[in-house]
Amino acid sequence: MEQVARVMAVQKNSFILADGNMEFMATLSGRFMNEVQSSSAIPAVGDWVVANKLIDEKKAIITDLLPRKSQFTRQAAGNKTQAQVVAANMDIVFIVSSLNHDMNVRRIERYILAAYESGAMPVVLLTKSDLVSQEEIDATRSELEEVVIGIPVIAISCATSSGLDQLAPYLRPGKTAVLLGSSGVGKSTLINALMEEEVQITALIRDADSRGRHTTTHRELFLLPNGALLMDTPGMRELQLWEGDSAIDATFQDIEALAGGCRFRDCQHQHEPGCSVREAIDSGELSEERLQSYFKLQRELAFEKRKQDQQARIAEKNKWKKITKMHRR
Ligand SMILES: Nc1nc2c(ncn2[C@@H]2O[C@H](COP(=O)(O)OP(=O)(O)OP(=O)(O)O)[C@@H](O)[C@H]2O)c(=O)[nH]1
Ligand SMILES: [Zn+2]
Repeated sequence: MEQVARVMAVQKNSFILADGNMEFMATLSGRFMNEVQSSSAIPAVGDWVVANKLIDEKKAIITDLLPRKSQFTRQAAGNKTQAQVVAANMDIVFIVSSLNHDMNVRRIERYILAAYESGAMPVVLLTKSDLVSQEEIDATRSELEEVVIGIPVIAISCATSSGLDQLAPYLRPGKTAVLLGSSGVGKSTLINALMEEEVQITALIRDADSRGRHTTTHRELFLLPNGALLMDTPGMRELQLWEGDSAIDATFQDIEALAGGCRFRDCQHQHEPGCSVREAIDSGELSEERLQSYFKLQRELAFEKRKQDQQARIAEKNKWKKITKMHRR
């Protein structure tokens, strides 16, 4: 029986799928065998897939991958230019940072860029508000001001439940949110707090040797009591930039807007006369650090793009080699 199901977790070649309240194990059909294990054509957590469940079989077979509306990719290990998807179909990206440690504004800026790049909406969560004073929260907020243009910033505490109610607009039934943040900022604690109690899913997951044992398997996509989904994938911790000129525009709206006022259209904002960006730096409206991270990201993206272009050229060359060979035969 063919059905559409959501990937809840991935473990090597084994997938945990959910269809409504029913969970089951699945493996990939032969159709995926030509794909490199690390390519974006392989299903990831959050993906919608078509699975074939045979009545007598313990496992389902994944026969197709449905198009993604958003995705987080990282560069696959060993292959510098191939993108591997680590999370798919998220609506919201929670960028999580804890209030009791020095905040890295530049890192949050990068997370925001990655979120826009993925196609999802970023929301910044400042955790452990119970450990700091209101003044400290306000100070952190103003430190962030420059990088969170148009992005909600919510202070929460899982110890006191303070602020958790403000997450409601982003955790709606059927919507998927993903947690992005360094180790120890409180991601697992937040999931536990939102789960309230263990959600009872009719889970019948059996080992390959199946003696009908119920085994608890780790989840990466959690179904909250209200029907929203929350994702916490290990792959999200190794994120790198992939592509995204438009993401840069969205993240650095302030600089892009200033650049519109530069005298020269191709102004590099270095020493050109009539440069609005430099003027904003001089007046203190824009910080030098923010401009430098804008330059840095642009350089990285340019580098990434050159690498991909080169890869594409090689692929094109190989394709023509093959075609010529076929013609000779
Ligand atoms: N006081 C306080 N402590 C918290 C809060 N949230 C989390 N913690 C503590 O912070 C520590 C780290 O929390 P985790 O939830 O494990 O952090 P994580 O982001 O999941 O970390 P990794 O799994 O390593 O990525 C734990 O000791 C938590 O008890 C909070 O709101 N207030
Ligand atoms: Zn300029």
